[in-house]
Amino acid sequence: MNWSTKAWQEIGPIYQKIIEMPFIEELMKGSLPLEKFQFYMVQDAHYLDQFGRALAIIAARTHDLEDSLAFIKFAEGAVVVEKALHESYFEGYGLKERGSIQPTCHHYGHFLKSTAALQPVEVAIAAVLPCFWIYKEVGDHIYSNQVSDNNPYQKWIDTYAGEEFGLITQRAVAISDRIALGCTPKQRQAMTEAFITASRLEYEFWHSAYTLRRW
Ligand SMILES: Cc1ncc(CN)c(N)n1
Repeated sequence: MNWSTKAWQEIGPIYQKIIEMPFIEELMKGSLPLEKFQFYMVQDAHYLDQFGRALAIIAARTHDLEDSLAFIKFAEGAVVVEKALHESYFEGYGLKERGSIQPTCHHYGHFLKSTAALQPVEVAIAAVLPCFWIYKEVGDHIYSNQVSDNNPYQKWIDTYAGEEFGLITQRAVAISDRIALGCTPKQRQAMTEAFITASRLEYEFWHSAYTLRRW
């Protein structure tokens, strides 16, 4: 079994908790209170800054030039494509102020940046993988279980359930598996632990938006 299949099995219970959480269920129905989505969007703009930087650090640290190029493109995608989604929502809601970073986003962003800078590069790659993969799976889950034709969060759903994000995710999974093949069992275990931690933080990120968790 390849590393990613096993890692995904490990986070099965976390993923199940994510798709059952009120934030995701209400996003799917379109009934998520605007205040919670706005909180999420503001925090996610901060998150994407940090995620993009973590990806750029990984790009500089990978051993293979093709992998480096892939991570440069992932970083660009996080900063340019996903931020465009935010900006369209910011405009739509008339939000001018970006708002300050709150504890869960602060913790997650710093976990990604410190892992990218200080841990072995394979661990850093595993740490950023849930940011692609969980979003892809959640996007697909929502897309195929949608009930409303008039969902105010449709653009968000279409971004993460879309083909382009699917291809990016496949690429990130394939790089992780190839790198894991060249690792020792101990190194693979460290990758899995980073993957699990980031998956837990994905849950916490949505939970903090639902509960509007501030300092
Ligand atoms: C918190 C979080 N995690 C992942 C993604 C998708 N790159 C995101 N936009 N926000």
